[in-house]
Amino acid sequence: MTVEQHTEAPPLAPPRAARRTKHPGRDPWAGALGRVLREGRPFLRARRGVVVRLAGWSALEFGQTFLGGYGVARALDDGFLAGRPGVGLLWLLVAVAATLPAGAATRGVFGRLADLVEPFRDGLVRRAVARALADALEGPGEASSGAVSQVTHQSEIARDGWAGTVLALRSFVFTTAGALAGMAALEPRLLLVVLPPVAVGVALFAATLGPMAARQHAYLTADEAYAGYVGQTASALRDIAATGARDEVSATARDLTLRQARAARQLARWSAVRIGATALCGRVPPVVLLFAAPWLLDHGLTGGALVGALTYLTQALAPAVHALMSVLGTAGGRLVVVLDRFTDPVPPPRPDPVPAARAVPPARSGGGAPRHEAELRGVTFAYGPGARPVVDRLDLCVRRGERLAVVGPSGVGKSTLAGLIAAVVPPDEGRVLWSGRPAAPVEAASVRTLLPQRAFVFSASLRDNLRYLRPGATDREIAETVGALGLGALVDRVGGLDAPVTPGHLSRGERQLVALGRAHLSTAPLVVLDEATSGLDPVTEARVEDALADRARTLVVIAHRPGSARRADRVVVMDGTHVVCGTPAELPALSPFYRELTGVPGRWPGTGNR
Ligand SMILES: Nc1ncnc2c1ncn2[C@@H]1O[C@H](COP(=O)(O)OP(=O)(O)OP(=O)(O)O)[C@@H](O)[C@H]1O
Repeated sequence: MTVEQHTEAPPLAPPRAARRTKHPGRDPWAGALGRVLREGRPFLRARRGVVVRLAGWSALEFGQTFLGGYGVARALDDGFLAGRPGVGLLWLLVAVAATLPAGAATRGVFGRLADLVEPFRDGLVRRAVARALADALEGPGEASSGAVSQVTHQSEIARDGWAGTVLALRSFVFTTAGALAGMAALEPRLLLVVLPPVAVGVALFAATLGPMAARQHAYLTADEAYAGYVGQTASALRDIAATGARDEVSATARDLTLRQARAARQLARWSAVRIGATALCGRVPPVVLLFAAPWLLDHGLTGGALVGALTYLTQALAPAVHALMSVLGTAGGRLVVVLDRFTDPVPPPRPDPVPAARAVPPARSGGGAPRHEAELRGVTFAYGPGARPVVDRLDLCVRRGERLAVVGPSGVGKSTLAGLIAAVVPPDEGRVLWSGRPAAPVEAASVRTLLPQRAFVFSASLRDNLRYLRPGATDREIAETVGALGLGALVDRVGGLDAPVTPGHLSRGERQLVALGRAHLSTAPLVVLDEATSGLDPVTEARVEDALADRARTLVVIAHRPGSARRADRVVVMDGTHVVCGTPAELPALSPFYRELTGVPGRWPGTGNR
């Protein structure tokens, strides 16, 4: 069997949510920050009173910092080093007393913080819910799955990020101001030594903000894509199991998890750079000060002022810088990225149920479309790792519009082959293509109909049973199917198309006729019958096959009687050692097994065809 067409599948395309870039080519930090500031300004303006009260409570931190270092310097210079321990103790008491209002200040700050944080979060949740409702109103099932992540996970990230940023920024501003004011009061030249490493560290830190935001963006996008995919597959578990798409779906989920892990690793790398910047701001200035101490002492710096400056650097500035940078680098970055998503005018689209590259368009003939409805390339399949393959490195083309019969002894693998062609059975090796593209089980209903020997009829009207694969079928189309398949007698017997059908009251052949009627009404261009006519008489079987071949254009029949093979354009013979394919005229010369089979009239003996 020749393989006439090779179409390489495009690489696995990421789900749409993961591909989304709102401003391709732009620094996401700049765009996102601008948008967040624009959105945030009216929020803060409306809460000016809260901001002022917060600043009022925070001013206590300024005094505490200022007096902390200044008190130590004076205690040494005017007290202990000057031989006046009483004065020294007094200044130390002043420094300690400055810390006393800290408890009240913290209480006041957190009280005001709640007034800024809770309305902020409520606003985000309201926005996400409103968007989800708007999406849902667009059409059933259109609600954005990202909205769930926004209402739960992302709004919490935003709230924590916002609270952390406000706390750290406020503390940094008032503590740094207190420390710098204290050093300026002790000896202005101290600032010449201390400020350069702090400035370099801040600059380096600022340089990491853009890449960090981009990595945060990638991480959240991966998180959304994963959440969306899992949400979709959770509601489609039955379909996935029924169509044998489990491996496909778990492969995609694994791919999304790996993408998430990759994004987390990149984020961690940039965090390392940020830690370096933090060290430059917080740890280097005391070291530089100690190096510069001899020069400063020669130029009038007192011993007390030196210790006071070290107190500022180690007890106030370093912790404040560290807190600010770690909060801005983590919670702040996440905040900007999450807010960017909340302010996004375009709702995050749902990830594709299967990778986009695997979407299969309805097969159409002509116009340069592939000539094969289905194709197996080097397909191997075994029921278990140690089992002998039922199908071994098989190449097979099902040409568009042809009628292909499959024959062979019982247990040789005909049903397995039908399952492989219909993508119900995933191959261990090789590929199954539909119209030149990888077969996608989740979207299979629009491409192929597979009917097994055991037909499924449910308790509903005959009309509902018939239009199961095509709910929108019109009365005229149903009437055509009834006529083409000779279902009139059955319709009359059950009391009309709208009469309720009790499956147990139908014979095996009648149930098969109902299932075949469904396949006839379906618009899928490929129909695979796995002994689906075994309960019909030969005349009805021939009529049904002809009607399906006319309607569906491509028909694969696991043959039950010699007639199916004779009517076929080509026949695949599986004899257990070889797979041979040819026209009914060619095959007697090619396959002794086929010769033997067709030499026996009626049902084929030894084939297991019941
Ligand atoms: N789920 C399964 N687990 C393990 N082995 C299986 C399974 N299904 C089928 N087999 C085995 O795989 C082989 C091929 O089975 P398959 O049903 O494809 O053959 P077949 O030609 O369609 O048989 P028949 O004509 O009797 O329906 C058989 O040996 C069968 O016992």
